[in-house]
Amino acid sequence: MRVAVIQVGYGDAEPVQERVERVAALVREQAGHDLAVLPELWAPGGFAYREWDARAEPVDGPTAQAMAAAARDAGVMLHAGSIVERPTTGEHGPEGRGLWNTSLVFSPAGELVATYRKIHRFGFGAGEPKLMDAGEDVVLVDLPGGQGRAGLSTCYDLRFPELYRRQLDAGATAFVIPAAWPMARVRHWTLLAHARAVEDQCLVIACNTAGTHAGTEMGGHSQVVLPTGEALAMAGAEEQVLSVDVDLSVVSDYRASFPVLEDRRL
Ligand SMILES: NC(=O)CCC(=O)C(=O)O
Repeated sequence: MRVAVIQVGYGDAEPVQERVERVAALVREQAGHDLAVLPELWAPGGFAYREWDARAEPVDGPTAQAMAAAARDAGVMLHAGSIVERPTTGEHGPEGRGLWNTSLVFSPAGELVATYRKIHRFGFGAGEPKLMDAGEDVVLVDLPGGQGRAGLSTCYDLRFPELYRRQLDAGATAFVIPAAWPMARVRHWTLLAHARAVEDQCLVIACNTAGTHAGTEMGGHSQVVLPTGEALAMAGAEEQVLSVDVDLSVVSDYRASFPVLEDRRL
């Protein structure tokens, strides 16, 4: 499986519509890959809390349509990162916010094949918990070419290992994790991505954001980590595309040769 991890960098000066067009072009450049991955909330701005309400859209809104077309043109499965989702139905969660941080996954034909609403909201009473409802569902998608199943999660979710155990128990062999993780805690980002790969013996494909927006410097360091704990690829702090070939048999081979998961006591 050939994977492109598109570490998008952006700042406040770039209008959202221009960013969507620029990122769609970046996705089209990934023709020849099987899977391309974008970061969390790259269009509305990961920390641009004040803009989220105005930039919210449904899962078939303008960003989704642009990403569906780009996936189709490139012929890649696309994890399009996340949007601020406002359903057209007027749906609200238990806390009545009516917005979710929702990831979108498109097939190479441009069909929306999965959505995942971020379960753990970042902000400690401000930011996401104040503005968004929490997702409730564990979501997995089939990887291209029958290469296993990927559990979906988003950024702050990475701090909660029990989510990944649930994905593992549902059959995950990989985790795909878009993020808007700041530079101030980038060591946590790299450490926790490695931890999830090793403790769950899964491939981790983690796509962070670069640049500075809403006063927050993003950490970059997107990474693809094997279950052995070896990083196949690691980005720097700037906008960058990682292109990586992975044979997913590494997961079953390593689980067989070092069967630590069989020693779990539930
Ligand atoms: N967007 C996020 O979820 C940020 C998470 C973060 O900054 C952290 O966990 O630290």
